[in-house]
Amino acid sequence: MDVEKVNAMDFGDFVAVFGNVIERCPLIAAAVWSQRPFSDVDDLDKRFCAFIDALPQSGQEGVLRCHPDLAGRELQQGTLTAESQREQSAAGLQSLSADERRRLAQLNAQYRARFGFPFVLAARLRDPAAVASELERRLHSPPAQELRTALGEVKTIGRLRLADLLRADPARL
Ligand SMILES: NC(=O)N[C@H]1NC(=O)NC1=O
Repeated sequence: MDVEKVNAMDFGDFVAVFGNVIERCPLIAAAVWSQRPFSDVDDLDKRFCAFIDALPQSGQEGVLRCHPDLAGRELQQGTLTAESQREQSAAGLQSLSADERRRLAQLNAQYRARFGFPFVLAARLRDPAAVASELERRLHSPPAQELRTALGEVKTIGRLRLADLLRADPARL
């Protein structure tokens, strides 16, 4: 899909295609549509990021809370969004041993208790060992720094999803 086609989309089509660039936050795509035309994919990506950056902290935490746990109940039950399912599978989170799953569930719960939102990481760039070690490392971050790190991961997930939709090379965005 090229950017001319994106710029020609009506509101409904745009939100149907880009509504899950930010996990379970179609409102962000709805707001980004108003800013068309976009010069290229990079421009489109920047609009999603700018919207997140402009939110008050409660909104940014809300965006994080829209993310399912990594290797959580929704993965077990097959109720993830298609994008999240692909990303968690690519990270090998579907084939964890019972022990590994328990360990991640424990760490996820500790993280949520400390920060008030779920641990978010661009899973498809990692393997299960890296997910667990990042979780352990970030559990000790100061809250303000952790909020920034987590939002950075949301943006990375979004950039990769946009690249999928537009078949662009994410490294060049
Ligand atoms: N919790 C969390 O990071 N979830 C996200 N990560 C990812 O790559 N896809 C998701 O849904």
